[in-house]
Amino acid sequence: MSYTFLEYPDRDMLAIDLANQLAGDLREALAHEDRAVLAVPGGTSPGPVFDDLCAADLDWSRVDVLLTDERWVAPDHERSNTRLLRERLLVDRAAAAQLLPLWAEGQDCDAAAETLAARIETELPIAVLLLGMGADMHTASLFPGADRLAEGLSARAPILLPMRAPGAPEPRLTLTAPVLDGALRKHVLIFGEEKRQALEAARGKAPEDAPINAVLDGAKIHWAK
Ligand SMILES: O=C(O)[C@H](O)[C@@H](O)[C@H](O)[C@H](O)COP(=O)(O)O
Repeated sequence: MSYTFLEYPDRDMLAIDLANQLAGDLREALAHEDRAVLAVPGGTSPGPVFDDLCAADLDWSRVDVLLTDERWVAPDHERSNTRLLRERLLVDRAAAAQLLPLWAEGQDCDAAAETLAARIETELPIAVLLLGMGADMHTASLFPGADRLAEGLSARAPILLPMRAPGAPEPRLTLTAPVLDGALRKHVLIFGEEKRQALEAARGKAPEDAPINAVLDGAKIHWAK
């Protein structure tokens, strides 16, 4: 397994540069295909990248935006990743993109998984992937100790799985490892010393203990203090 580690002078520079790289990747994908899937994480780290990326000059009407995972809360909840996308990515030029939902009103995440996956399946593979990572080495909602982690890491995993984990305050719906790892262009965004050390500590560990290892091969890791 090999990846590239890119260190930036500060978080603002990282956000600008990474947004440019993602936009470049999308343009490249759209030069070869009619449509391209951009999969992005929620959480706190990607907001500044979205603020820059949303203004990128590319044909957003041919882009499908997909979350890597969603917290099962209503889309107006402050912890909703869908809300983050609507407020910070699907604005400006990127408002022309289409959102592939990871949320279904009135259903629990177990019931919604199959229907939402059927819609996503027709658009795969992911052309451009951005992932986050937690200090516990989780990525998307593939958490160490999660109830269905083994299924989510399996080569035969379905596209989406509900996931409950001690480290996650609410049930989650997550893309599984084969879907994430199968992305054509992969980026991981991490900030701070704690996460850099976690990434180093992940070396050589099994994905059950360090789920990030399931998706790192060929990825570019973007890091700033
Ligand atoms: O919904 C989520 O929480 C995510 O998609 C998750 O995988 C996230 O990327 C990491 O937990 C890092 O989160 P931060 O960027 O907030 O540290």
